[in-house]
Amino acid sequence: MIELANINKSFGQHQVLHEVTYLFDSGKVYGIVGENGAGKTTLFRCIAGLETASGSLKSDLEPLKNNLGYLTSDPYFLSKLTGEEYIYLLTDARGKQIKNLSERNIFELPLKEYASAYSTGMKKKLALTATLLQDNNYYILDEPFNGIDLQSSIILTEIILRLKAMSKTILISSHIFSTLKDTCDEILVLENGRISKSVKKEQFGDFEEEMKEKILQKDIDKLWL
Ligand SMILES: Nc1ncnc2c1ncn2[C@@H]1O[C@H](COP(=O)(O)OP(=O)(O)OP(=O)(O)O)[C@@H](O)[C@H]1O
Repeated sequence: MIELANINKSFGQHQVLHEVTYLFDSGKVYGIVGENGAGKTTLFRCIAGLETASGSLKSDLEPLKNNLGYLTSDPYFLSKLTGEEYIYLLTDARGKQIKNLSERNIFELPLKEYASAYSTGMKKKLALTATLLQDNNYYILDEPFNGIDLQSSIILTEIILRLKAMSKTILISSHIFSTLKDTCDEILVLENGRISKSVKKEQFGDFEEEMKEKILQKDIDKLWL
């Protein structure tokens, strides 16, 4: 469980998050959607403790950051660090001994090579593997499906469903509705830093239709004037 109450975050004069309040239950997957710049990553960074914010943040396992696997939208790796070293660095930090890493390398990454030289999708899969091997209780996955191949996205969908069955709390942001439909119990809409709507699984179909109608009201024809 992660409970947010009245989270406000500003960068200088620009208030990005406004009174964000929500209770994220264990064993549930939450999708966070919103236009570019709505504040999804900022919200994730606040939950992860990477940004200071006002308001309160509670979890059933404290400190939250020690039990959180945060997959950023654009994972960054220090040069001269192999994939394998990166995984050991993260798992050691949690006191986990990883045996038979080569067998647990489900994305078949070249773990002896420098992670900084990996492709975008491979970097994402490496960061994901490390956070899964850490065995966290909370997961924040910022655009996890972006840039990964079809096979990996099928595996990732299954992983998310398995984490949910293990009673983990999972927050995912995505701009691809189908990935959320397959995995989420609930979708929250973030609009200019405010949660404007929460949609339960039973209403996903109506929500998708509503979104399409709203978006297609924008006059695309203007492009060809
Ligand atoms: N470190 C920062 N300094 C100043 N402004 C920032 C900073 N980080 C984010 N912002 C601003 O906060 C707003 C929200 O950004 P954020 O990255 O959280 O949006 P997002 O919903 O994740 O967008 P996207 O879908 O494009 O990834 C934007 O206006 C952005 O410019």
